[in-house]
Amino acid sequence: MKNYAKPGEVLYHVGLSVEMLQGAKYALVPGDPGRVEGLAKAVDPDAVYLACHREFTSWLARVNGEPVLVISSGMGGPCITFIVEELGRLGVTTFIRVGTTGSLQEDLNLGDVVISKACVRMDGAGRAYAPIEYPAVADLDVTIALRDAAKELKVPFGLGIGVTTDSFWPGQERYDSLNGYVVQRLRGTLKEWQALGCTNFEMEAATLFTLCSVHGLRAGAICGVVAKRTDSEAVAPPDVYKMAEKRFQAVAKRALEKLIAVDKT
Ligand SMILES: O=P(O)(O)O[C@H]1O[C@H](CO)[C@@H](O)[C@H]1O
Ligand SMILES: O=c1cc[nH]c(=O)[nH]1
Repeated sequence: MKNYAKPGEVLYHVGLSVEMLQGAKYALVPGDPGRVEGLAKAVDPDAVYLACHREFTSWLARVNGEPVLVISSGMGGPCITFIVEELGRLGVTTFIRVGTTGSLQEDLNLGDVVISKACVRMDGAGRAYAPIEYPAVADLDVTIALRDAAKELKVPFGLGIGVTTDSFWPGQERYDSLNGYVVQRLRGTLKEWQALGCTNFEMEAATLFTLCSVHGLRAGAICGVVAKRTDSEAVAPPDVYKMAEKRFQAVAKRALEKLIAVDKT
C-alpha cells in the first residue's frame, strides 16, 4: 500500500500539498530552479507559481485542462529521489526530466535534443532502491510521446541509452577539473561508452528511471545538448543553451499533449 500524503499535509522537502497540486498527475522536472518559470510558461502562459523550498522551485501549469506540475530537481541522483518520493506521495504518476546534457556521438550536435530510453547506472542513489543489476529504463509511452513530438516539430534529436553519473568531472571523464585528475577506474570510460553506442552524459535520469520503475510510476527524459564530447570537454556558450531550451520546451509541451490525449482514451 502506498503512503500517500494526508489532506493539508505539506511535504517537508518540496513544500507542497495535495491541495496545491490540484490533482496534477504529470510533472516536468528540469534540474535548474532557474529554468522552471520559463518551462511552465512555455507550456502554459497562465501558469502560476507554487513554492520554493531548497532546490525545489515549483509552478503549476495546465495542458489541455490537465494540471501539470513543473518543478526543479536540483543536480544529481540524491536530489531527484526527493522528487519521486514526495511527489509520488502527492499523487504524481508521470515524471519527465527536462535537462541539459553532453553528447557522446558525432551525429549529436550542440543544440540538438536527446531522449533516453534507458540509462547506465553510474549513479549511487539508485542503489538504495534496487540492486545494480536492475535496469534503469524509461516508460515506453512517455518515450514514444517524446520521440513523436520531436519528429513532428522537426527538432533534431537522438534516442538511445544515456549514462547517468554522480560527478560532472571525473565521472564524465573530464580533465578540466580543479586538480585535472581522473581516477584510474574512470580513465577510458568516455571512449568505452561511445563504443557501446551510448548517446549522452547527464546526472539524474538513471536514478529517476530506477525509482519510478520500483514504485510503479512512469518516467522519461529529454535533454538539450550543451557539450559535444566528441569535440571537447567545454560547455557551449549561452546562445546554444537558449536554442536547446526552446527545443526541449516545445518537445516537452507537445509530448505532454500527446500523452494526456492517449491517457484519456
Ligand atoms: O540541466 P540539468 O537538468 O541540471 O542537467 C544537467 O546539468 C547539470 C550539470 O551541469 C546536471 O544536473 C546534469 O544532469
Ligand atoms: O557535459 C555535460 C553537460 C550537461 N550536463 C552534464 O551532466 N554533462
